[in-house]
Amino acid sequence: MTSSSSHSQDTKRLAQTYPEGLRADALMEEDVARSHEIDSTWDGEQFDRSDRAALRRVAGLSTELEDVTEVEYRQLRLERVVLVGVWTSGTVQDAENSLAELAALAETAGALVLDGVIQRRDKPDAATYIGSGKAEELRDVVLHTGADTVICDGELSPGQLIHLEDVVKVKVIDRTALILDIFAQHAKSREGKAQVALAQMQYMLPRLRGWGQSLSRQMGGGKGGGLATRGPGETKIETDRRRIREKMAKMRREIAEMKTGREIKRQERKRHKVPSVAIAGYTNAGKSSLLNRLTGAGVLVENALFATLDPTVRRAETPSGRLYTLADTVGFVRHLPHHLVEAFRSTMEEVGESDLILHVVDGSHPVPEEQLAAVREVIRDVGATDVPEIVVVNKADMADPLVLQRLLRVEKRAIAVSARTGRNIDQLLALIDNELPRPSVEIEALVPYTHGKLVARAHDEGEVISEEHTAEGTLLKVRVHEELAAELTPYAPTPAL
Ligand SMILES: Nc1nc2c(ncn2[C@@H]2O[C@H](COP(=O)(O)OP(=O)(O)OP(=O)(O)O)[C@@H](O)[C@H]2O)c(=O)[nH]1
Ligand SMILES: [Mg+2]
Repeated sequence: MTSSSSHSQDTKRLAQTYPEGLRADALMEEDVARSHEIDSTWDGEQFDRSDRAALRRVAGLSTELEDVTEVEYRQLRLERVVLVGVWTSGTVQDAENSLAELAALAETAGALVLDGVIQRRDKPDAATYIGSGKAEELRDVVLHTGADTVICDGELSPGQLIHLEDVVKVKVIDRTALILDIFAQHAKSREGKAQVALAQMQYMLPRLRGWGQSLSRQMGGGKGGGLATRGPGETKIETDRRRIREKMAKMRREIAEMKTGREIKRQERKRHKVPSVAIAGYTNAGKSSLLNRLTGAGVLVENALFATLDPTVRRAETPSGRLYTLADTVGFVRHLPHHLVEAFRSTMEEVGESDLILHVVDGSHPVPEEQLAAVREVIRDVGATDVPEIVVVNKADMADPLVLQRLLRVEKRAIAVSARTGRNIDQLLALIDNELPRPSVEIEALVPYTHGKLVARAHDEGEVISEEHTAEGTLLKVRVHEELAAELTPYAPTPAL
């Protein structure tokens, strides 16, 4: 093989990384075409896993590129991977846990992890992330294992990505791109997809230069392009940038509109004074499983990270019969790329406005404290520190009892449960009942039988202290929220003379 032909192969390979953009674009077109009702509670597609795995043809961002089916693209991009981390601080165990998490993320994205290497350095190398000597060694690992992709455990600068690619001669992606890829595979709602697409474009924009160069090399120096939309004197890369910026602006507008729709729904829930509980926690902690356990709802549960990206809201009832809403949320992960925090702020806002947070943590993890801390950082970020929190230590069935003890000692309001076996779920339900805000007004009312609806609402939305069926109607002694109290007041029995 001559060096020039191997070079052109590499070039081609690099060019294939570009579908990041294709994908963002394709997702967007799809969104525009879709006309689902804007509804944050809509989760009708949580079940179609086969659909998610199925072949879907994605249209290109630029018509100059060959279309790549998603499956081909996936095989090209994330088939056989080698992981690389730079260990700058903490213990070797910390570094290994971090790489293990990266491996789990890579597998979630559909990759086969062949090997993982950690490099001890004071700080990542400015040029190649791991340093040029190590990069050569990494090249050997890549050759030896037959990997086609290297995934770095961090966020690399566009320059670092290019330099490292030049040495290892296969695609190099970073943790951010990996998380974005998983998000793109899993987002289901219109809003979720739009947010991911926007984050992908944002991530891609500054990185276009490197990939764009490879791209124009592949296309013969960009001479034969003849793209109709290209302005005078505009290079391919400039055209791409401009188009992406335009799309991003459009996308932001769309997201803002969707947000209004969700806001209205939320206000409605607020108005009805139904207390809301948000299930938050690290990815794969078992949030969706817990939601299922607590409500018997059929929400997708998968042993994969980020199985849930769209908020799912269910109605539930406390043991004492009070109604509340229970919302499943997207999982958190350490070092969540900043613009993803932004992109998913909307789901997290929901957490901030809830009356109670069930903070689920995986008790079978070696250091659940780290996950707790990472999630709390985000909770702080969205200003949700005032919301009461119950720490739900899940997977108690396979957790180390010592770890459970340790957690329960440190956390004030905590309970160890198993969503799988149902252990302690009753106690958790009682705890929720206890922690939900209590309706504030105590009132007596004699409700005529013609107004049975009011009685039913008192049961659902308030706490019935006593109930008596008299000749004139139902005599209620209840504790309810102000709005319902106002409706009951006309029926308050007149004091006996
Ligand atoms: N052993 C055991 N496994 C559990 C328990 N709860 C959940 N799991 C498993 O943990 C995995 C993740 O569960 P999910 O409910 O999807 O977790 P999640 O927090 O919603 O995850 P994301 O939506 O991906 O962030 C699944 O394989 C579950 O079967 C439990 O109590 N015990
Ligand atoms: Mg989930």
